[in-house]
Amino acid sequence: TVQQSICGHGIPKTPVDADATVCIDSEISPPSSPSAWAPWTHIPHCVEAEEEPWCVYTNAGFPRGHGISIITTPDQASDALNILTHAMDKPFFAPEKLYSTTPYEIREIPGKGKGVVATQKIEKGRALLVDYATVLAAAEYPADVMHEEVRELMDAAVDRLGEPERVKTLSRLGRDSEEASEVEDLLLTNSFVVGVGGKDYMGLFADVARFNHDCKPNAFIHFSETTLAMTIWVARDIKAGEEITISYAAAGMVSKERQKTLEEVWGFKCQCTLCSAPKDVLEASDERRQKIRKFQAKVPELAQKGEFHSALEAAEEMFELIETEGLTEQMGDMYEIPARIYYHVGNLEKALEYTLKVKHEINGYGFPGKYGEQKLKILDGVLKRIKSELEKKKNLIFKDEEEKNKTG
Ligand SMILES: C[S@@+](CC[C@H](N)C(=O)[O-])C[C@H]1O[C@@H](n2cnc3c(N)ncnc32)[C@H](O)[C@@H]1O
Repeated sequence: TVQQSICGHGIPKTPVDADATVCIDSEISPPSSPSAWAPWTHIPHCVEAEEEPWCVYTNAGFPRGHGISIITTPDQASDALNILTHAMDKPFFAPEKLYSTTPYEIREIPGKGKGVVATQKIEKGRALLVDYATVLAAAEYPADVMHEEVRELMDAAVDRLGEPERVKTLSRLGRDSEEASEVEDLLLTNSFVVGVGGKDYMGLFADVARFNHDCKPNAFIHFSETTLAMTIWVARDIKAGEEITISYAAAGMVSKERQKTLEEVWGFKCQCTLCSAPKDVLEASDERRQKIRKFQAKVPELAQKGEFHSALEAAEEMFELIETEGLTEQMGDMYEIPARIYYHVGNLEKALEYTLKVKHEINGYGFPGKYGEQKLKILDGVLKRIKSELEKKKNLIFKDEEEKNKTG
């Protein structure tokens, strides 16, 4: 076990070697005292900033020899360190629903570079892959850290990995070299924003990075802060030969917003089926997504005003639209509101149906993490209560009918 304390430029102190860490200036830890560095395998490479330095922390071997580098401040590194230590205790978590052999391959996709294509029928609800972060770079860096210094850290972050080629062979948009270095271009082309310890990071997941974007994707990503892993889940059945896609943009955006995000943040013009569809198809989809957005605000508003029946009508209509747009799996968190209202108005059957959907949504991710586990416990309590109330209700109805039969 590694203590959480940090010294010097973020080198963790360990119980074995508590004082021997601050001033070691060799690039790589001497094999005789690896515990002094654990879990980092290299001395953190830092640039000075006004408040605190900005460093790259690397474990070249975790997991499965790939390596992970984190670019952040020593304070933030200590949060990441906790998570990493925890993740290293459980070196590979595989959700039960994970395919044991890869059911897809990487192929050239016209207009999109490489992409991922199913080699067999893939079922909805299964997990396709679990991919640990390879590089995590804090999204905001201090104002006095120069752009060139950030590039220097990014280069070190990739070079120090156990398998730097895994990253270096990923696609690049080829931004002007004056504006972005090769590694920066790689990170910008392939990273997703993820939250770790309340901060936003650009996360590079080398296997996930091969999946192209689609505005109506057939799979979706879920990042776990407890394992630093990204899982790809299957949102609907996929046929052999079909491309497997995820969404890079938030669910529910209309076409113009999606295209703007994809061009400005990701730097490409979307060529997905929906974006290339005839105008009327795109307009109909936009109209549905606009309505979904309105309902997302309206349902809780109506519930707050005590207009429960209107709130439920709106919620049912919203879920129908979500289903038509193929966004059900991405918007599962919306089930909680109708679950609560149905319970409140005494419709226990519907309350049970929606509470089970909330549970399925959390459980679906296979490994819910600390908050997910707490939430699951609470949900199990709620489900027990609803089921026992339903039982009582059924018994009452049964007794009522018996009475009626007797008197009749
Ligand atoms: C994370 S990578 C995806 C894999 C990449 N196609 C490859 O060859 O490795 C993101 C890049 O893929 C391309 N891409 C992804 N989705 C696309 C789409 N819907 N339309 C056009 N290009 C897309 C863009 O060039 C984008 O910068």
